[in-house]
Amino acid sequence: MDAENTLSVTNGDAVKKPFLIGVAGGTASGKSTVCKKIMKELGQTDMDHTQRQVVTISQDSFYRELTATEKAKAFQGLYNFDHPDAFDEQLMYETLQAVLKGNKVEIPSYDYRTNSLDYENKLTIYPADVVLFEGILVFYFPKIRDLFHMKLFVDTDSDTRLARRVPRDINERGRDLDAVLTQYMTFVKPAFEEFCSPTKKFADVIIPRGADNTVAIDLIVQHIRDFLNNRSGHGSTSNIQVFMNLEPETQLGGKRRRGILRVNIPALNIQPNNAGKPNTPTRESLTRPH
Ligand SMILES: Nc1ncnc2c1ncn2[C@@H]1O[C@H](COP(=O)(O)OP(=O)(O)O)[C@@H](O)[C@H]1O
Ligand SMILES: Nc1ccn([C@@H]2O[C@H](COP(=O)(O)O)[C@@H](O)[C@H]2O)c(=O)n1
Repeated sequence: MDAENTLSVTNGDAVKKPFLIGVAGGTASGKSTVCKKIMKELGQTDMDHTQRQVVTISQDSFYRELTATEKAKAFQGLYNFDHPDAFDEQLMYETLQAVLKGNKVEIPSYDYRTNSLDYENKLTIYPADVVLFEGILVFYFPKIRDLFHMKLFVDTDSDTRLARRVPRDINERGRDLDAVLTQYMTFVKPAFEEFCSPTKKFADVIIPRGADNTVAIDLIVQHIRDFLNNRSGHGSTSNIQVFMNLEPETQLGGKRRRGILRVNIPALNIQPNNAGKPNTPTRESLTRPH
């Protein structure tokens, strides 16, 4: 395992830095559905939370608390939940930093019916190998954007998003039609154009049609599988051995050597930040056969 992806060693066990994936996109574009599909394809859903290698965190857990006046506005669809100021950027940053250090973190869940954070139903995020962080503005804040190892943007057209948001907000978020449409026209649509849509350019992978795009999801799942396999040592990380005949005696690595020399060349390492770059053989990897 390379040092870049290892944080510390405790009792002989290396604490591994998670691979952090940002999943952005407009409201009701299918961000949560895409994350659920990825988790399912990786066999992570029917599993105890403490055992999961892949976890999802929602940006909703980082909405700021509202004052009584703001809450009254929110109930009429007159509060802007789509503006970057609606989020606690610092808390989001500190939480992701803790996650990247391999710490267990506790975050509140979000209650859309009361427009408030729910500390009674906290979510425990256990250390995992891969962390998906999804939300409308996860690429907006530069400090947070820079933490991601991979950035996905779920790109679903606005008619489809509105058609999905209206029934969802009425059935699952306790809203009435008037409030949903007022909020959409006053805040959601303009804020999408001003703050969310421009962040598409930061994405490494754009997923048109969201969860319907099985080809894109399969490719992402395969990339995560490769990452997990490499990390657990089951991937294609075995060294390539090259034998050199040093005859006559040759100066190598500061020593005079002769005979058959075995050179270990570490295989192509597809860990994040190292993608596509073969490791360079080091002096230590030049070993004499027994
Ligand atoms: N591909 C799809 N086909 C049909 N309905 C979908 C699809 N993707 C998401 N939905 C529905 O649309 C709504 C919003 O999806 P969701 O994944 O919660 O979006 P987001 O997390 O971006 O807000 C949900 O009710 C969900 O079930
Ligand atoms: N109290 C709240 C908080 C947020 N919203 C809306 O939720 C949208 C983000 O969630 P998605 O699952 O749709 O990505 C965002 O557009 C907010 O308008 C809300 O209505 N009430």
